[in-house]
Amino acid sequence: MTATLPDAPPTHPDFPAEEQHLAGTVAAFIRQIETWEDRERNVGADLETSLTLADTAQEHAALLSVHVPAPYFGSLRVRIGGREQMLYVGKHAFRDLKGPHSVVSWESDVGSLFYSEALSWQGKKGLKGSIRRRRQLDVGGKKLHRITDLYDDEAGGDTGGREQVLLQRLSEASTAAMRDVVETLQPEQNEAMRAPAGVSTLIQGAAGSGKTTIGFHRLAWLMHSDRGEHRAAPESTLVLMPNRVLAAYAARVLPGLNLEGVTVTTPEAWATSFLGLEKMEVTDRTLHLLLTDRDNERRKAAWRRAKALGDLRMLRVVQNHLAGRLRHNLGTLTFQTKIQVRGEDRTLTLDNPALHGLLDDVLGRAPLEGYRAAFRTALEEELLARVNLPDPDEETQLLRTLAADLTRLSGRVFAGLLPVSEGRRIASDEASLRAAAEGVLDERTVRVLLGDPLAAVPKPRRSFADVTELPLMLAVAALLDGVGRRVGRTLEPYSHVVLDEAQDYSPLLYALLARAARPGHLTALGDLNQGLHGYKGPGSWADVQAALGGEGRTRLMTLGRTYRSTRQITELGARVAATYNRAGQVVGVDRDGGEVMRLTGGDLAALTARAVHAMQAQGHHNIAIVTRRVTDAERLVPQLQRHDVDAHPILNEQARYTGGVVILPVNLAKGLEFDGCIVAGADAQNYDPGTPFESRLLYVSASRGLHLLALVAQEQLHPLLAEA
Ligand SMILES: Nc1ncnc2c1ncn2[C@@H]1O[C@H](COP(=O)(O)OP(=O)(O)OP(=O)(O)O)[C@@H](O)[C@H]1O
Repeated sequence: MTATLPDAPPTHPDFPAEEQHLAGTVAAFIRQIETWEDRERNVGADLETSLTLADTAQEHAALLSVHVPAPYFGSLRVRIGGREQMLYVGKHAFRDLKGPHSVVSWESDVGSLFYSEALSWQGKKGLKGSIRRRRQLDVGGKKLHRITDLYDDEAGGDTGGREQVLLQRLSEASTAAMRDVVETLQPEQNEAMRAPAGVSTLIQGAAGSGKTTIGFHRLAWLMHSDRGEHRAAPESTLVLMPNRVLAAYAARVLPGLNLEGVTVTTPEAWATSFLGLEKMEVTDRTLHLLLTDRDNERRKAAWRRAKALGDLRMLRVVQNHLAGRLRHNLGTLTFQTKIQVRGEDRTLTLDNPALHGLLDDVLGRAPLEGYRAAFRTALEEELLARVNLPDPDEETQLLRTLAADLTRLSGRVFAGLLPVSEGRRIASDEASLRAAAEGVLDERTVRVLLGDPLAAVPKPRRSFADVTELPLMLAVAALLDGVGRRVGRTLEPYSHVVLDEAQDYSPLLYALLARAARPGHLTALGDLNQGLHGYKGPGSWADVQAALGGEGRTRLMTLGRTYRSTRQITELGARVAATYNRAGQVVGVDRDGGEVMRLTGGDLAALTARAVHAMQAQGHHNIAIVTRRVTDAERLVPQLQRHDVDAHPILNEQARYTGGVVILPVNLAKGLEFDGCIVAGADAQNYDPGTPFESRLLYVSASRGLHLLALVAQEQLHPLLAEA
């Protein structure tokens, strides 16, 4: 069914009344802004207080003024405690002290009622409330454009209006930045976004189900004061996305959601920066092999080794390895020093068994602050206990006296342990690996780790770290000195961490990121079907749950609908995905669009250019040509120019997507979307039908278009893409 929109918007009987309410709200906003801006009123007891008051007022005024053109987008008629009330829902809360023009914010608990399908709720004071009507108000430029009732109990309940509004929004042209969807969040998305704060949440959803979008909205929701102790703050929040192109694209949604200050980066950039390895080149030699080598045995071996390196059990292996090194370093050392306590000379001694006892205790606890700090604390506590001073000041004084000796001891115990060298040693030195893997890894896994399937893949000339070894290096750093957000010289936990494309993070990395955030403050959004980087990802969500402390400490949710594409594109994508994922059900929003274009039998550049021109002729602006490899894209650029198409190449992570016609390889297209998408070289030569990994690539390529999809092949199309 194709939905039609109400044609003459002002025919709604409530239009005049709603127009009047809107005018009243705009006036109330402006009055409030003027009050805040009136410096005369912000007079404090002294100059400094006056200036602070004025600054705060200016800030409030600036925040509110952005919302004057559209103070709200929906309303609710509710009944609570025997009284009917109207609530207007907008992007910014506003309290009208003198009239009926208050606005509740979408992230508040009350705001949730607008999106959910629930018809009643329990109010804070224990009163039961019921929803009488939900209404979408299309407001822009201080004008009311359309009223759509979503639910109205006087008109028989659900009106189908929510779907109409959604379809209209989805049929709009794309932009070069991710959008906020605050006005049209769907019930299942609302539920996922508001999954209880303080419990790590995993959200599985097909391509286009709104995962990235929901991740950012969840952050905005977490910033609201209604979240209490679980409230997060933008500057202490981290969002990790798979590549820089996508990170830059998505980061543009931040201002609209009041999330300026949030760090959006890639896991590699974050890890290297945390480890102080910014100057190192980061490679993904496994991906290089998977994308370029045609030997399936070698591909399998590389895949297995990468997977083993990211296995959760590697955390234990790193623990064992460090324990061995630290115990070895401590060896036969003892601690002895002479001090004066109240004028009396004393000798303080910690013999070797005592030192080993303290170290073993620390190693057994794997404390979040790291072995080094915990060992130091343990030494200090032990020494203080032996001296037994009654006065805390004297204790502080004693510790000051002991500081240099303790630092020397700790320096010897922790000597030579660096994340890069130890991480590498575990991954490639047989004796070290075997010793640390004892009782943790089976022989087969040890052998997989000791293999070198990437021998033929070129290494960069300068120093480098591979994405598959970074989690190990991070594990060494985290266990030795903790992991988190650097604030000056200390580490603090992130108030929340969001992982997009969560299928691409190894269980080991999950375990480390969980240590970097407040307990339960991790949201991961992903699609196991799009696992292009499955070699470094989890085998299943259960693996992730295990890394995050078990099923009871995580919540797994599923988004069942996809929103991005037309029915024609979604159906084709589902056909490709069904070949490697029989269980996955994708339900697309039933939005009708143009037929999928199939262009074959001719020069690839000529056919691709024809597709571009056809899409442009239909009024589309943002068009992507997706190729299988970087080299394919490079080759096509000049050839397309001969056919009057100037495609902007995105060939590496440094490039930015700014709209228009672009050409890019599939691995960089992931997560991006375009009005029209052209899969150039959509054939069995490029996407080997016998390899599930290749089908995943094909799925990603074919699921990037919002409105139009073209499949182009010099000869025959891939068997999965042929006309049904
Ligand atoms: N409730 C909604 N209202 C309007 N548009 C929506 C809604 N939910 C999602 N969309 C749109 O659907 C598209 C897909 O969203 P998004 O990119 O967040 O999906 P995704 O699940 O992360 O996709 P992928 O797995 O391909 O990265 C975007 O254009 C987004 O704006």
